[in-house]
Amino acid sequence: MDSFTLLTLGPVVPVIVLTDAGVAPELGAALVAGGIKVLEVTLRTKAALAAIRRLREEVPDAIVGAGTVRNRAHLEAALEAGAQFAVSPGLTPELAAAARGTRVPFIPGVATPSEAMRAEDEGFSVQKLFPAESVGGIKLLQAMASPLPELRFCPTGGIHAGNAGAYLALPNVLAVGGSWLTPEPLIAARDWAAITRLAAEAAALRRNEPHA
Ligand SMILES: O=C(O)C(=O)C[C@H](O)[C@H](O)COP(=O)(O)O
Repeated sequence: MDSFTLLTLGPVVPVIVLTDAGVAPELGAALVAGGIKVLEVTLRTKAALAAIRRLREEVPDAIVGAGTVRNRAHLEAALEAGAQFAVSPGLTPELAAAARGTRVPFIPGVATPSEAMRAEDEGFSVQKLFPAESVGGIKLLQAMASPLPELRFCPTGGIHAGNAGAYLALPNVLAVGGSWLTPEPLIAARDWAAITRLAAEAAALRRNEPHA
């Protein structure tokens, strides 16, 4: 699968922060039950790699990736844990080289036209706009569409149920990412029904076709 196909399975990619890998299977199952199956587990916590492993083993309908991949070692550890895709908040030459050597989709983060052009030069035309709301959000994506027509984006950072639909209506947006489907208080309370409801609302959002 390539990054384009992966993101068209969205339309929302939950950014999941877990401190306890033990809840990963139930959390993943709750998201999948709501219709959200492309799941990004950030490598920001010690539990992240174990969470990726548990999701791969116990939630077969999910497509599980690693977020916050900042260097070659992160990427290798994520793949070793079974990650099926990787996302980064940015891009370095080292990370680009490492990602090109793997068979899983890799989505680099960009925040400006120059970064987007550099990432495209490195071979990545599907990119994460991060942090989307802070760097210009919808207006930036609209402004980049004409000069950078071949690029497609997964905006992340500051996106929520209230603005996700407006992002998804943009022709150069394939999916959006965000943490709003998996709030820490709901995970702590193990309120899987509430997370399934948030996922179902997100899954009901539709992208503006076509994107090709
Ligand atoms: O961890 C990463 O790789 C990141 O790039 C950061 C996340 O994408 C954002 O923290 C999600 O943003 P919010 O939805 O505003 O919480």
